[in-house]
Amino acid sequence: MPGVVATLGFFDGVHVGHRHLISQVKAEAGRLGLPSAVITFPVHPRKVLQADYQPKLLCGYEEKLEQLATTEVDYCISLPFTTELSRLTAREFITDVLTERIGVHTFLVGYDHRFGHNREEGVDAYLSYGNSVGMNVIQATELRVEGENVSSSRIRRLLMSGEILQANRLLSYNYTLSGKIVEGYQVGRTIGFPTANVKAWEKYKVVPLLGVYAVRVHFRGETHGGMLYIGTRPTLQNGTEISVEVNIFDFNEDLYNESLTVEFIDFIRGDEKFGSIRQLVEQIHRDKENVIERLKNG
Ligand SMILES: Cc1cc2nc3c(=O)[nH]c(=O)nc-3n(C[C@H](O)[C@H](O)[C@H](O)COP(=O)(O)O)c2cc1C
Ligand SMILES: Nc1ncnc2c1ncn2[C@@H]1O[C@H](COP(=O)(O)OP(=O)(O)O)[C@@H](O)[C@H]1O
Repeated sequence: MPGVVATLGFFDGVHVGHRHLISQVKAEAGRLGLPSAVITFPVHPRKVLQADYQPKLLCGYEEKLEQLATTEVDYCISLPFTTELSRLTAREFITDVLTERIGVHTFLVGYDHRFGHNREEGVDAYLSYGNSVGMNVIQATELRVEGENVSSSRIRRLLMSGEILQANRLLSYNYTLSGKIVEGYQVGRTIGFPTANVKAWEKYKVVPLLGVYAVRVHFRGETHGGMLYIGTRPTLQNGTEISVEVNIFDFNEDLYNESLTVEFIDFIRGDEKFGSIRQLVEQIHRDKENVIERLKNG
């Protein structure tokens, strides 16, 4: 049986570490003249085992598939994680799922990846189980960036502390939030900065640190520069929920109910409470200058 060269994982964010692993899958597939594949789970495995567990994520499933497509891996195989699957030992997973169900010829294991019931065993066991059914198992190498390891949780922390440049670098693309434009408090237009309030489609995506960001805004097939505010509007004191709102440059039309994507370019400043609306507006003018300057430099 010819089969595929594959790897397995949740791949949240499809960051440079994931891409390094997938490039090893593709290289091995090229050497063997076989197709390459990524096997991934549509829902986080821990969520399946523990219904109330919902981690903040770097991407939803659709976006993950789009990012995986950019790696040019030949196939993306969706493997629903179930309680039955969670009970399989590593040996059963290798023989029943990888070999028989999916037809894996060569399997690359991420440098620290563990699977099988309670993740009890390690790569030596996988090698020997693979061997017994004629499946090659290769341990992939780790990618370190400036001496540090790359992980989805590290990128989540970077976003939550406003370190956008660093997060984008480890993702290999600019972090985004997408959603539908909903009505806000109708205050924006009265201060000269209307803002489109974004209700995220993917409610589990990480929302970066509260504050102001330089962004590119994508909607109606167009791209505009813009400044994004994430915060509780402490100056206006009109509620405590967090709004995600963007003032789009060179634009003046109704956007309600349309969808939009903001691409984070850089962090400008934190959320602040100003003594008056006049001071807030003065600051937003300065923010605009800073954002325009920032967007000029790429
Ligand atoms: C670039 C930008 C920065 C902002 N910074 C702050 C801020 O630091 N503190 C604050 O209370 N409100 C800030 N605002 C939010 C305004 O209060 C906001 O535009 C207002 O809530 C209008 O909301 P609306 O769209 O719901 O009418 C900022 C808005 C923009 C566009
Ligand atoms: N340059 C712009 N940036 C963002 N939204 C704009 C812009 N021009 C017009 N709009 C429209 O105005 C609305 C925002 O006005 P605003 O007074 O802030 O109301 P709301 O509180 O409902 O967000 C947006 O949802 C959009 O439909």
